[in-house]
Amino acid sequence: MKYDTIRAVLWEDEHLKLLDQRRLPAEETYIEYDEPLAVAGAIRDMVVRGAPAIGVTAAYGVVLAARRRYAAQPEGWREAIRADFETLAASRPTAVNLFWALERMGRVMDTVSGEPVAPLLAEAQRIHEEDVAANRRMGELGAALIAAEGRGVLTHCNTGSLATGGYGTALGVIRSAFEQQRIAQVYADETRPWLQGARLTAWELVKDGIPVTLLADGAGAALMREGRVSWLIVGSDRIAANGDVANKIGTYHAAIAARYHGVKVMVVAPTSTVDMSLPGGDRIPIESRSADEVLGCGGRPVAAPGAKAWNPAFDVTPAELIDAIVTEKGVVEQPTRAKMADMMKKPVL
Ligand SMILES: CSC[C@@H](O)[C@@H](O)C(=O)COP(=O)(O)O
Repeated sequence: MKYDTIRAVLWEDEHLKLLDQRRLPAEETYIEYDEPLAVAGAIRDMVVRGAPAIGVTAAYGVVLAARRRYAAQPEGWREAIRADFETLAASRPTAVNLFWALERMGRVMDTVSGEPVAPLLAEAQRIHEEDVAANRRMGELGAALIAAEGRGVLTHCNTGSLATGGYGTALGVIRSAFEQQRIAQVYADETRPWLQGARLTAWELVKDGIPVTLLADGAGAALMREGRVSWLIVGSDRIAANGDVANKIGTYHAAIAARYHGVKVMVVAPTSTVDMSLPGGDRIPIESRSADEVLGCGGRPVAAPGAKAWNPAFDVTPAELIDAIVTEKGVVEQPTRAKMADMMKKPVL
């Protein structure tokens, strides 16, 4: 299918395979996993990253856990597997898709009697397929919001096939809108410190033949001032009940610049990213990562020895700065608590 050639997470030959995103774009290497501790390590160390991809990976991690635990203890596997759920849940704190996927797998586990691997694998594959379908739907809904004037859009981090089951959230909208000739040019923030934009988004777009121009994260406001972009389009790791959005560090900063310059802000995320249990964004746990990521670049130290660094991986953009949240259930314009609750009650379109 057009623009859908990359798969970061694969279940093949009874194994989980993850495309090692730390090595892209220089190397395309898949690592094979057969036990949950290593899967949790892969999420923590960002072999795989991006909220929906983390959820899909954790679901396959549960399949691997069940296979090992059931083979070792056909009677006591349910007790034993709890430790694996805890290890997977402790891998990264912000993307709620991880906890959502573990809960879904837990519900299937509660209903199985006998051999658990087949039903758990079926559920993990459903989670994976549903994510791709949600992305396709969001692609259509989000693209329809973009006027057919062929201007540029700005995106932050990587929200494409690499960050999801396939196709992408914000990058899915960009793919669909490009196909409909609504977008002529994609500007991508390089996304320090991990360079998801420079390494991953640019790699995906170049592969698809979609024109991409990288900019330093601090250049976004100047780009907007020149009138080069009509929308800032981003994904999310967790959306609170009032529409506040946690996403890659730098999103908040870009959204403030967008409001000042009359550039609209679109957040694209499946409902598996919405956490209705949190009233507002101030309750979203924000992952703090190693100072070394900021003190260096590409694994090489660059900062003055002795300097410290602050490295929150995500920030929260308040709902009032967001023009539209696009999910597979529909579009919420100028999000409020009531509009979010209504959208969540809808069936998938
Ligand atoms: C579809 S991806 C949405 C978000 O997960 C993405 O924008 C992001 O912030 C990813 O952060 P990462 O630290 O690379 O996992």
